Formats: sequence, C-alpha cells, structure tokens
Amino acid sequence: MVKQGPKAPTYYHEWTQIPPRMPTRGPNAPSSHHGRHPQPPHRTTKHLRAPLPAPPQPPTSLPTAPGRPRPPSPCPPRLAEGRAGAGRTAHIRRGQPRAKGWKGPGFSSPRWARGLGGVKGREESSSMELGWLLWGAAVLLLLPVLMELSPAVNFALRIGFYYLLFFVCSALTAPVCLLVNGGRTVKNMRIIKTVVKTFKYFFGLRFEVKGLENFEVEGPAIIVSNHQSILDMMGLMEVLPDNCVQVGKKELMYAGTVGLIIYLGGVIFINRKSTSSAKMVMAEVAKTMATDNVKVWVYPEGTRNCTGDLLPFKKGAFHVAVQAQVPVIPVVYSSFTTFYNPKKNLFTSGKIKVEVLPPIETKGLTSDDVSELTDRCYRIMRETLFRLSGRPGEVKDSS
Ligand SMILES: CCCCCCCCCCCCCCCC(=O)SCCNC(=O)CCNC(=O)[C@H](O)C(C)(C)COP(=O)(O)OP(=O)(O)OC[C@H]1O[C@@H](n2cnc3c(N)ncnc32)[C@H](O)[C@@H]1OP(=O)(O)O
Ligand SMILES: CCCCCCCC/C=C\CCCCCCCC(=O)OC[C@@H](O)COP(=O)(O)O
Repeated sequence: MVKQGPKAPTYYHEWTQIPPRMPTRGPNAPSSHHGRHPQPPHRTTKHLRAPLPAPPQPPTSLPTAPGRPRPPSPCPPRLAEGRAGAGRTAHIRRGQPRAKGWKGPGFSSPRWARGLGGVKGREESSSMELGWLLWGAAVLLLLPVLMELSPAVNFALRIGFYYLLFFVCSALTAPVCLLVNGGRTVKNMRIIKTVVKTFKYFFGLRFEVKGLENFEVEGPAIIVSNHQSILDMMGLMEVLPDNCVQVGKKELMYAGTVGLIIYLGGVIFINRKSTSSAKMVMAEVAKTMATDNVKVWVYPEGTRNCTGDLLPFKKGAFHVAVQAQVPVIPVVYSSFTTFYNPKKNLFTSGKIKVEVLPPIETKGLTSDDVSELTDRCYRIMRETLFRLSGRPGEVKDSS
C-alpha cells in the first residue's frame, strides 16, 4: 500500500512513473543520467519521498483529480514506460539507434503515446503505418500462394471464413430480427434465410434443386434430411419452406451470436445426452406443431456424417410425425465428398444436387409402426443419396 500524506508526490508523472518530457539536446538538456531523461522511479516508496528537481508541465489529456493523487501504476516499470511512449520510442527522441529488443511494427506503443514524441514521433508513426501497409500487402499477396501450395492452409482459411461469416452476419441480423419481429419467432427464419442464401457465392457452391413442390402440403409436416457438415446450413436455407423450424443440439445455443440468432429463429433445442428430456421436448413439439402450423426440420442421423453414406436413423422425428399424424418429407443432398472432406483438408467449389421427395403419409399409424416408418424413410433416402452422388449401384452392395 502507498502511504498518502504530506510526502505524497505532487505530480502526475510521479504517480504514473512517466518521465516528464524534457529536451534531449541543446542547452536545456539535463546533464544528469548522461544526457538521458531522468529515469522513472521504481516501485519503491523511496521515490515518493524525494521530489523531482523541476516541476514539469502535467499533461492535459489524463488529468488527476486535485487533492486525490493517483496511486502508483500497478504495472511493472517497463510497461508503465511503454504506456507513456517512453519505452520503445525513447531511443528516437534520444537520438540513439533502436534497442536490440525492437520487434517490428506489430509491437509499437499505442498511437496516443507515440504522439507524445513530437515531430519525430509523428514521423515514426507514419513509417509504422507504412510498415503495416507493407506487411498487409505481403500477407495478401502471399495468401493465395499459400492456399494454392498448402491444402491445410486453404481448408483452414475457407472454413475459418465460413465461421466468421456466420458469427458476423448473426450479430448484424439479430437486431434486424428483433426490430422487425420483436423476439423469438419462426418469422425470423425468413430473414436468416435471405442472409445465409448469399453465402454460397463466397465459396463457389451451386445448388441444383428438384421437387420443391413436395413442400406444398396442407398444414404442418416433419422434414428429414441427411447431415454432412456445417456447410449444410447453406443447403438448408436454399430450400427452407416458410414456417419451418429446425431441431438442434442444445450446445448451439451457447455459440455466441450464432446461438442468439438461431434462438431468435425459433430453433428447438434438445439435449442429445438425455433421451428422456429429448423425448419430452419432441412430444411437446408434436402437440404444438399442428396448432402453430409449423413444419419441423430434423436431421435423423443426429450428428454430422461426411462419409458419403447415411448413419442409422434415430427415431425421434418419426415418433413426432406419428404422434402429430403429419407427413414426413425427405430431403436429400448429394455427397459433399468430391469437394469437401475435413480429413483430407479438401474444400473447393462444387455442385450440390438437392431433391425434395414426395411426402410419406402417417395418418392411421401408431407408435408400433415407427420402426418400419424409420426404415422405409432410410431406404428411400439412401437410394436417392447414391443416385444424386453418381453411385447408383452402391446401394445394393452396401446395404
Ligand atoms: C444470419 C446468420 C445465421 C446463422 C445461423 C444459421 C443456422 C440456422 C439454422 C440452425 C439449424 C440447426 C441445425 C442443428 C442440427 C443439429 O444440431 S443435429 C443434432 C440434433 N438433432 C437430433 O439429434 C435429432 C435427431 N435425434 C432424435 O430424434 C433422437 O431420437 C433423440 C430424440 C435425440 C433421442 O436420441 P437417442 O436416445 O440417442 O436415440 P433413439 O434410438 O432414436 O431413441 C431411443 C429410444 O427412444 C424412443 N424414442 C425416441 N424419440 C421418441 C419420442 N419422441 N417419443 C417416444 N419415443 C421416442 C425410440 O423409439 C427408442 O426406443 P426403441 O424403439 O429402441 O425401443
Ligand atoms: C460453447 C460453444 C459450443 C458450440 C459449438 C458450435 C460451434 C459452431 C458455431 C457456429 C458455426 C456456424 C454454423 C452454425 C450452425 C451449425 C449447425 C450444425 O451443423 O451443428 C452441428 C450439429 O448439427 C451436429 O453436431 P455434431 O456433428 O454432433 O458435433
């Protein structure tokens, strides 16, 4: 603790350990310290008792309340120096060469601190900006080369950009959703869809869609589709009908701005680790989807699977369809494996074929029929997946 009282320092410079600005050359240059600035006091109480020889002008930008001197900076002395521009820029004012520890433009003191260095400080500031520009240009020129040479760099940058797009666009879209629709509602999905539909252009992806008319069923429905990757969000938005919400894992709710936007869009969150709680949520969905007239989009594989095949289906979606007595509409996306494979760091442009299949009726079915319904849907979707992916013969070989 610093003792306060009559011996407390009077000047701002003492509290912050910033050396006062003094001429470095000429007749007014201080003779002590071999022509350098007086060194900032170290963090002992000794310096508090010994007043500085001449009171320099206190800076106007960071005033200290009169009668309430600031406590000494908690930063170690070197950091405190740097904050006042006396660290890495001091050699310029002293007319000395750069210190050995100089690390290039990324390690400069902040702009306001550099300004304290006067004309020379400003000169250095503009040379720093030039340095930044050169670095930026070099990186920009190098990126395409690196992306061309290294599949890992290409993949990381493209997928990183994909995530960035989602996070940034979610942050920008959330206030729009709130302003237009006032809160969590399926109507927000229209806004989200409009935004996400533009993403494909950044990645050179094309969608060839067939069977959209199959969505035109009276009232609610369960839509089931294959889930290969997070890139599916583009495919989802490409065909998403009005008044349709998705079932998602609850972890997505905590994915920052993305969590916020999908919450606002009305996504139904389930805990995959707890079958009983997921079943309760799904039962609630079955009750309300008819009254709210919404369609519900479920990924029955329950997780992403980018092998070019389907995982066995979970039964939740089919239970809901039977409980609500609504049709199941299968949607199939062709395999991404020719242009996207995280294990091989593959992510190029590509074409995705999408087919919306005719609805499968569930009227009159009971819970006893759920397994059969699930199997039927699985077979139809798998056959379609192989056909769309240009491997029609494989369905018999691997089933
Ligand atoms: C502007 C920028 C915007 C940016 C933003 C854009 C994005 C905006 C869109 C976001 C979109 C998110 C999209 C996320 C995508 C995922 O998060 S995918 C992962 C989450 N989804 C799922 O998991 C759905 C599929 N899973 C299921 O349906 C599962 O059945 C459940 C309900 C989770 C239960 O799982 P399980 O216990 O592991 O599996 P399962 O074998 O099916 O069930 C066990 C038993 O319970 C029975 N059972 C299951 N469900 C039920 C039920 N409902 N009733 C009665 N019995 C049942 C089964 O029949 C089975 O019993 P048996 O027949 O064997 O005797
Ligand atoms: C603490 C935060 C944890 C949440 C991590 C989520 C990070 C992703 C966040 C934003 C990326 C943009 C894409 C948004 C929508 C992605 C939907 C999606 O595809 O989720 C995957 C899920 O269907 C299955 O998950 P798993 O394959 O079982 O894994």
